[in-house]
Amino acid sequence: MDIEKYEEDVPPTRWENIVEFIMFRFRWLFVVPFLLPLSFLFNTVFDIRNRLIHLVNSAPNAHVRKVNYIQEQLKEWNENGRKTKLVNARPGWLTMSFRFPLYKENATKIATDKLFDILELDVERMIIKVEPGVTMGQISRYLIPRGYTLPVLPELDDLTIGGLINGCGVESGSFRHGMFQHICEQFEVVMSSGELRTVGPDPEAKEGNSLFYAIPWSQGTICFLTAATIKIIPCKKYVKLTYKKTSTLNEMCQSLTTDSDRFADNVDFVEALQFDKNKGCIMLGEFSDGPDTDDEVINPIGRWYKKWFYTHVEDLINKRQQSVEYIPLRDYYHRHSRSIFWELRDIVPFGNNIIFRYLMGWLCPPKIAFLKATTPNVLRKLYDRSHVLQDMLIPLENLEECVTLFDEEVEIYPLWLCPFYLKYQPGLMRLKNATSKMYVDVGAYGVTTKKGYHHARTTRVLEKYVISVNGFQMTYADIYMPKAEYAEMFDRTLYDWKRTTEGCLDAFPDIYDKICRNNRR
Ligand SMILES: Cc1cc2nc3c(=O)[nH]c(=O)nc-3n(C[C@H](O)[C@H](O)[C@H](O)COP(=O)(O)OP(=O)(O)OC[C@H]3O[C@@H](n4cnc5c(N)ncnc54)[C@H](O)[C@@H]3O)c2cc1C
Ligand SMILES: NC(=O)C1=CN([C@@H]2O[C@H](COP(=O)(O)OP(=O)(O)OC[C@H]3O[C@@H](n4cnc5c(N)ncnc54)[C@H](OP(=O)(O)O)[C@@H]3O)[C@@H](O)[C@H]2O)C=CC1
Ligand SMILES: CC(C)=CCC[C@@H](C)[C@H]1CC[C@@]2(C)C3=C(CC[C@]12C)[C@@]1(C)CC[C@H](O)C(C)(C)[C@@H]1CC3
Repeated sequence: MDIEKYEEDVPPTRWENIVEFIMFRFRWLFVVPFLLPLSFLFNTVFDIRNRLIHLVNSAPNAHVRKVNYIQEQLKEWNENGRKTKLVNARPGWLTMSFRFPLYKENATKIATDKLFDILELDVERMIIKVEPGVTMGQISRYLIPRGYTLPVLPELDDLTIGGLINGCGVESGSFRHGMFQHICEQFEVVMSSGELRTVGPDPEAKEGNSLFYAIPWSQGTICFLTAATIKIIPCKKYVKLTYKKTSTLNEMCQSLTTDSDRFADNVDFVEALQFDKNKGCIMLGEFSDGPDTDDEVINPIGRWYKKWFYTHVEDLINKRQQSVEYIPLRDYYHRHSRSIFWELRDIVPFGNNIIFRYLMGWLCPPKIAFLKATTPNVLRKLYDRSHVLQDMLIPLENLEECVTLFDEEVEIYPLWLCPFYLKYQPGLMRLKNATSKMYVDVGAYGVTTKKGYHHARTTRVLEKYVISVNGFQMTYADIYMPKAEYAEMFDRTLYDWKRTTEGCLDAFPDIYDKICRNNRR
């Protein structure tokens, strides 16, 4: 990436500043009357459609047809001399990232986007088999009423299985179960030759296991995922959530380290929010059947009239050092969906107002894809200049210096802190010192007013720091590091070997060409 180019960014004219300001402040005039009802309608129709499909059990047969179609597409591409690169057909505006992919423009688009159904639930083997387009919202709505859940269920409703496997996923169950890739048992994939394969970590599986380890984080540059078999665990109706205030950064880091004990009996979820340089809150959750006494509170935080979750947490710690609440499980999982973490405060500034919540809250949140598709270019420029979206995955022992660096460079709060257990495994995320250990995702989302902030230069400072502590940067975010540095952060050994031996080099773009800032608009 040519950083020099960004150093010369022309500052906006006064007129541009005024237009940007108006667009930013008054975006709600379009979002509230148009996007909210449209999102609600879309979600309702899609939910009814899913229930019908499940009722008639047509998904497994349709799956075979849809996979055959993908194989035919690939056969035709092979017969035509493998002239173009292959990508997934899912359009850019639907994906959970700020950018639109430019690499899809002249590529052959393979129809994995038609695969969005749940195929099988097997409670004896404790697995669920799903197509890659199935979303987290769909899975939680299906599994929880049946008494099961995914050990790691990332919170935004529209995240897909395909994206979480070929990209990555973490969530508050990750301190015990690892990342999303670590709860997967098997992948059904189609290679560029059109061959259908099932791969898993099991040495007795029909095919070799190395492909299984090469797929996570590969961004769809080795093969097309057509189904995934994922572990499930039994769940209970509520999460007993303990909110613990921390008053210094050091206290946060010490307590989070102690609390992220993956062998603890009574903790199933760990997450923290840092509200400023000093004040933070650690939330420890435990599956529960509900309150034991009448004094204990049930708080259905997912209801339309409830306060946005992160504001509720801040209010609680301003009042008390420690509190406990019982939260319905599905409300807990999607606790950050209604406010899109803290992004909705910029889009609908009065969205958390009590009158708005009671009157219109049931239409919220707007669908991220619809917001993305309708973001005007003027606003994109403003976001480019001052909006930060980064998730840095670093060893938990480095948390204090990392938060200090984020404070010096971007100063965005709340910061999302989510510990996760990183297993030593082959693949792109292979640990350099061969020892599994506790990592933490430090997520910064929002507009910064920090003096000296520059999207490229500041991100480079953060990236260099993350590499220096053997960390990883989430690839949905803007990545400015050069290819060589990418190879330092991620272990490409298995990835390159698989791409060479599986005939991927002429078929798919290189992973770096999919994630680097130049190839995303
Ligand atoms: C799972 C896997 C399978 C591979 N299979 C082959 C192969 O069949 N032929 C080939 O030429 N190269 C294969 N490679 C690539 C090659 O082993 C690596 O690119 C290179 O040797 C990495 O060396 P290392 O010392 O860094 O890895 P190591 O630290 O030696 O290995 C990393 C991890 O991969 C496992 N592993 C390494 N090699 C294999 C293997 N052959 N089969 C199963 N597990 C293995 C190890 O047990 C360890 O868990 C495989 C790599 C992996 C990770
Ligand atoms: N809590 C969390 O962990 C969160 C994670 N995220 C990030 O968001 C992303 C997921 O968003 P989502 O919109 O679901 O996914 P995307 O459509 O953005 O897909 C992400 C990558 O996976 C590839 N991919 C998707 N499906 C398949 C498939 N069936 N076969 C092969 N490759 C595939 C895509 O390839 P192609 O480029 O060809 O389309 C793309 O490179 C992840 O990268 C994740 O890290 C975001 C928010 C929260
Ligand atoms: C690992 C974790 C928890 C990651 C959370 C990432 C979210 C906060 C990101 C993913 C998609 C994301 C980049 C997005 C946006 C905000 C931050 C999001 C939701 C928004 C809604 C900001 C406003 C923009 O105009 C636009 C609509 C384009 C984007 C869309 C994607």
